[in-house]
Amino acid sequence: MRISVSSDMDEPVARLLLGELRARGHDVAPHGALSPGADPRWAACSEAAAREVADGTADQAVVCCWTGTGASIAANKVPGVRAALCTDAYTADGARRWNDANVLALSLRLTSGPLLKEILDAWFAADAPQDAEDRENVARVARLDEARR
Ligand SMILES: O=C(CO)[C@H](O)[C@H](O)COP(=O)(O)O
Repeated sequence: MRISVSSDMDEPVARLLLGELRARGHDVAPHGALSPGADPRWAACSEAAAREVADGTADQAVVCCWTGTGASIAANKVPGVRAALCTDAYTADGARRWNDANVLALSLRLTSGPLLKEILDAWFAADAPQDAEDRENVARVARLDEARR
């Protein structure tokens, strides 16, 4: 899978994220503080990663900032993006299974190395929504995007 990754800070957990994704066989495109010369501001680098998902350049993205909040807000402003701020594996599983999230937002402050691996395990193991009600909710969110375009 091609995965865009952004972070506004060059923190050890962001580097660990790049390595984890590559070790899992993903093609990783770094943005922000993880890419020399790129704009490291959270609003800018989260948008850049999210736009790659929206335009199909990337399958998914992982966006990071200190709290994860700004990164998730910026990513969610890009039509077609469903970003979920996940601080644990259960939330990551639900974000994929129920919300069809296509962008994972992480807090650099809260996410330890072991927790990062748990979150990624859950994120990649879960299927997109199978249940009709979940699909209808996701379709309804897509209609919100259409209304904003
Ligand atoms: O968590 C964040 C945004 O939600 C940022 O990482 C935090 O605000 C720090 O940014 P800066 O170094 O530009 O002050």
